[in-house]
Amino acid sequence: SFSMGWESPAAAGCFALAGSFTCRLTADPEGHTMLRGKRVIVTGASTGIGEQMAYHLARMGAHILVTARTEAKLQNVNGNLGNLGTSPALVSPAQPRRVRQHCGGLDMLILNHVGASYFGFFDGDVEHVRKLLEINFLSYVAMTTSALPMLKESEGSIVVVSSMAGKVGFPFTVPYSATKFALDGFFSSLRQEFAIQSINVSITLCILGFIDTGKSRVVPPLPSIPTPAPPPALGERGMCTPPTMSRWTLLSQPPNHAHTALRSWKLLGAFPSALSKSTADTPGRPRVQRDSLKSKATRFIRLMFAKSPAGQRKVPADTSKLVGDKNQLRSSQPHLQAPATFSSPRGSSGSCLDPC
Ligand SMILES: NC(=O)C1=CN([C@@H]2O[C@H](COP(=O)(O)OP(=O)(O)OC[C@H]3O[C@@H](n4cnc5c(N)ncnc54)[C@H](OP(=O)(O)O)[C@@H]3O)[C@@H](O)[C@H]2O)C=CC1
Ligand SMILES: CC(C)CCC[C@@H](C)[C@H]1CC[C@H]2[C@@H]3C(=O)C=C4C[C@@H](O)CC[C@]4(C)[C@H]3CC[C@]12C
Repeated sequence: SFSMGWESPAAAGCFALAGSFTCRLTADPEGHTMLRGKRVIVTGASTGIGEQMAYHLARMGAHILVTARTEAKLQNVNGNLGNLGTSPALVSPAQPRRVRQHCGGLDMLILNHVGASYFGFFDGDVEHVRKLLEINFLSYVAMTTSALPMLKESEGSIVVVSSMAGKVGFPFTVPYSATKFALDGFFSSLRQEFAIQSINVSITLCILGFIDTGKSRVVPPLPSIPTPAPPPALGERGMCTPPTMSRWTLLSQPPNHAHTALRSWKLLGAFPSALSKSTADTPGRPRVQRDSLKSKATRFIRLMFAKSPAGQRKVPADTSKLVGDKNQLRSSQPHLQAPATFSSPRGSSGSCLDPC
């Protein structure tokens, strides 16, 4: 059988595996010599980006081992790899032991596979998120762990294919995005540990934008988005109005509430950098009461995230009091003044009338 385990409890650890191990001897048309003769695994290489990476690697003279679930597709890829000058060979099972037996080791692990997800509002399906984490995240962890002894020996590389949706929150890809963020957390931290331990295995996280892979890879039409008027209470009280989603806002994200909270915090003098300024012994500038401001900021942030049963944020009864405090702060500390409009870190702008 072509299905086998990667000594991993993860569902996606079950891969069909095909490989080609014969080094290509012809000249490298693209002038890359770095990967010549290197032993590379590409996961999810039966279609899309993984498949194309395999062809590039073959042209660069690497020994490639491709994995996916569908044997027929892998056979097809293997055939194409053969046409590129590599000798296709099938390997089973895909356990590190077998990889070592076949190739004597491993130089590069390219983790690329992803499970299918949907493009639309989060539908509350927790099982789907769990399954997607298994496929897109936990199997990456398992494969990395299994391959690490070989990669340490070869001082090789781990390549993790991620997405802009793994760096920034976009709407309509909630489960997928969560799995990609998880990869960043795991691999960026692991990279730091490797540095501390002088483990010479590189980790590269690839942040890709949308790529039309030719099949049905066109971004589906966006779900229709209701654009309710902001609850009047929010506007009147001077809170940030909720973002009005429309097609173009996919490209210019409105500031989210976390940013709002952070800005409020800073303005209230509780953010450490602001604090160090505001508590400095500047002649003519009153000292800010560190603790009381900090506790107010904390309370304010808690209120901002408090939800009413209807799912709307509650407007804190004492917002005006907090605004009052801020005004006080303003007059005494001009360097802490907030602009009425601001840019979010991602370059979009939004208006914010109140404690931000
Ligand atoms: N296309 C895009 O616009 C973007 C893609 N990316 C990233 O690029 C990478 C490749 O994406 P793309 O080429 O579009 O993806 P595809 O859907 O075309 O390919 C996914 C691959 O993963 C394999 N796969 C799916 N489920 C499993 C599983 N449970 N276990 C093992 N293999 C599995 C598939 O083969 P099979 O079904 O036979 O198992 C296939 O080979 C992904 O990491 C994706 O997140 C990032 C940004 C944008
Ligand atoms: C500079 C920015 C404004 C660019 C925005 C790019 C946005 C729109 C891009 C960046 C990453 C892209 C998603 C992705 O990584 C992978 C998949 C999985 C596939 O099955 C369906 C499409 C989907 C969800 C892509 C949808 C479009 C995304 C969100």
